Amino acid sequence: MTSPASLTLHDLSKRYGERVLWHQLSAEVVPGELVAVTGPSGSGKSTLLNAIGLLEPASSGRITVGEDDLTRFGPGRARRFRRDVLGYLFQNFALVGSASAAANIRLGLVRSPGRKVLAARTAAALDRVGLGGRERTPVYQLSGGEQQRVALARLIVKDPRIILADEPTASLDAGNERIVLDVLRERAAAGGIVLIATHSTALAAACDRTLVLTPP
Ligand SMILES: Nc1ncnc2c1ncn2[C@@H]1O[C@H](COP(=O)(O)OP(=O)(O)OP(=O)(O)O)[C@@H](O)[C@H]1O
Repeated sequence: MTSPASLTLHDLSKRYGERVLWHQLSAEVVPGELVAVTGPSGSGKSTLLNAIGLLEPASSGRITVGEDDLTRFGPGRARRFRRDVLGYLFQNFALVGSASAAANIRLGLVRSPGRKVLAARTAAALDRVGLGGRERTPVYQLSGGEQQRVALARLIVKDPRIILADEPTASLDAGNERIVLDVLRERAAAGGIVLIATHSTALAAACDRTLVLTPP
């Protein structure tokens, strides 16, 4: 992780046709913070994470990380930003089912640190999420909770500066929810910025603060 910089939303708005999701949203998230994004179903939590992740544009306003204005990035820069700076944790895990846990972790990397280092990091990350020794297991043979933890191990190995987690604990039991929260907190403590879209009041309460999306 290098050069920590704040993530700032400047008067950010999103509408689909006549429908306004969020209007002139402004917020700053500093490195080290774990922020919950909450709001009723349909308030645009996923859409906000997608806008920050440059998967779809906001309708107006700006998103900056340090000096960089993400909303002005062309496709190449957006791709590099997603590759080099961002890590995602989705409810549906976004794993390749036929590939092993270790291969899925490798897929998240921009460049390999070398075979031995990568193997050691992968082993340590799987260990951290309670899946020590499961490197070679094909993901389709893992339970939902185990798959989510492989996705978490992938984040640990990638070590992104900004993590966008969309309902990362929605289908998990209390023990696995704890692991996800603990690891995300560790990423923030290491200087990362972590945004978690969630309906879980327990998860939101465990974050440093909450950004509430209220329909206009
Ligand atoms: N491409 C699109 N075109 C039109 N409307 C869309 C599009 N994408 C999302 N929406 C609408 O925007 C609204 C916000 O969706 P979003 O998934 O961001 O909400 P959410 O707060 O994450 O909801 P939930 O808590 O139910 O997951 C929804 O009503 C959805 O139907």
